Amino acid sequence: MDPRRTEPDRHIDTNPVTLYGEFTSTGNRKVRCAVSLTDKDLIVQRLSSAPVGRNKVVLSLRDCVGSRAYREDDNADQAAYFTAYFYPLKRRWVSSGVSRQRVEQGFRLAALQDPRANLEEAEKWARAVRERSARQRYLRDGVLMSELSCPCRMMLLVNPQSGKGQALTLYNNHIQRMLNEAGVPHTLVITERQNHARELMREADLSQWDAIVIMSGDGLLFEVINGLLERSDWEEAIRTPLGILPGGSGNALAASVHHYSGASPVSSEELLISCGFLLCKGLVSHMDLVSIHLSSSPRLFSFLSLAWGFVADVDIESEKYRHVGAARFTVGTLVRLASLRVYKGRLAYLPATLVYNNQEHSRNNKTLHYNNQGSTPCPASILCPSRDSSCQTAVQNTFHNFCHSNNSLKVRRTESVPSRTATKAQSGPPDSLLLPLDQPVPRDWVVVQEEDFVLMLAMYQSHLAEDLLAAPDSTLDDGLIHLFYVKAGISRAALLRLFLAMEKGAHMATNCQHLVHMKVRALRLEPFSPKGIITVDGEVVEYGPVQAEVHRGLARLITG
Ligand SMILES: Nc1ncnc2c1ncn2[C@@H]1O[C@H](COP(=O)(O)OP(=O)(O)OP(=O)(O)O)[C@@H](O)[C@H]1O
Repeated sequence: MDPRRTEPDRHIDTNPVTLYGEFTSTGNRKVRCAVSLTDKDLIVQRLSSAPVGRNKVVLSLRDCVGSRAYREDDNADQAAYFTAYFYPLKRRWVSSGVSRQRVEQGFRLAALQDPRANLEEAEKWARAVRERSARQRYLRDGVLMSELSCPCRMMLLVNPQSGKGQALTLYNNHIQRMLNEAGVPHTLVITERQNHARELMREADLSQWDAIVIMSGDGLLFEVINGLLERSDWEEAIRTPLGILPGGSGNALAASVHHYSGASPVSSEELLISCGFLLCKGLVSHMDLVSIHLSSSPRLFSFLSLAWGFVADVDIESEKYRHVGAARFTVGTLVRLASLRVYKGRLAYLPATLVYNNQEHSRNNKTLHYNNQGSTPCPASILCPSRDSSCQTAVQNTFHNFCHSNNSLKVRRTESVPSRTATKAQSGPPDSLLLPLDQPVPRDWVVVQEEDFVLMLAMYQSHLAEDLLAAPDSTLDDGLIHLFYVKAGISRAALLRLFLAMEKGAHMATNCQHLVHMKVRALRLEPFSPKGIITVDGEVVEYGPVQAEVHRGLARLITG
């Protein structure tokens, strides 16, 4: 095989062929193929008389998760094999849109009499495909992100009860195979009860792990993050790359990660394949966390949302409709719309006063090399220190129309330990913007004039559920809380329109006068009624005064 030999092909002309060979297809030994490897693609051409266009497959190495070489058990067969695994975006057969679909390309190498020589050749190909596809993932915006190294020691926590109780089946059907194809060894941990993951994270020897991945709904990640931040070495612990695979019924963070990758919306198993693919590629980004202070419970950390009013009520009330699957949110929304009510309270916030330089910040992102050479943590100084009143005015002029959402969640209360002030000694980063809950908010905060609300929703990621794009312009580490509220007086029909528009993230274009959207860095909510529901990341927390402050890029998440 002459590596200098190339085909007369435009594509190959622009990307020089670095390896060329002629092999038979693993699937059909009668089919002979010319296989070319460039820096960007694997090109497979059937050597037959049929028209060229129909016979050629060009597979982008960006879509490749791995490649391996092997021999079959049959000692009489001197051939060796190499197989490459791709998950390209393909048009769906049934509905419109695209989703990632698995493509396996396998070849039989039997040119030489010596089986070892054939295996060496197969290994050369498999290695070349792996190295070139790894190079593709490190190149982001033309900048080399990191070097390949392996293997990664991954803990994969699966909650067998999440969603419809199918997380383990989904792992067996998809994720196990994908991780094997990508050569990512992992240890499966099946969670046994509520708070199991939290306890594990508090006590784990994190030097043993390069990534902690959860396959569940958002509730399990909430436990993992809070467990990590309860450790005395929280600063190091929270830098452990985290990953999410959708196994619940809401899957808000998984949908957000998919959304940030720029791909068109998908749900269910297609979302799982997309997130599995991103996990195999191993790019790590920073993710904002928000510290949440409650009246008498310990401080919590939240990665997704804080909700009160209509949204929180629908979340909780729809639990009893779980048997109808994802449709429970629709049922819950309709039921709550029928008995629409007003929630009284006081809302105040610190507007975001600086547009962060996201480009600069994203350069801090690194690739998960699967060997724990972590990136520098996002410096706390990235948080804007400015409280300039002219900036506040500018931000107040950026009012948008609002949104709402619902989410899948369960009624699970967090452990309760008295803690009234924002300054109490505790693990996790200190809050610099909050005063104790029993003192008035700082003077430079904005206090909302209205005291009658239909809902308040603070979001820090784009999705509130797989099909609810609540904060379309949110990014993983923008250092912002996207605060939405709906003022009392909205009609049922208008509220329903907002919900429907949110499926495509179009709720802010509905020109609803009752909807307000602000970008803030901290907020405080003081409900007036003695009873009610507040949720954090879909978890029910202590009802009463609550305040929150964003910590930009505090955690690290495997993304695309
Ligand atoms: N084996 C288990 N049995 C019961 N509960 C568990 C088990 N393992 C974990 N849990 C609890 O279940 C919760 C899982 O909720 P999670 O949000 O991850 O799934 P879900 O509620 O099914 O998903 P979604 O919120 O998307 O509907 C965790 O907070 C954890 O406390």
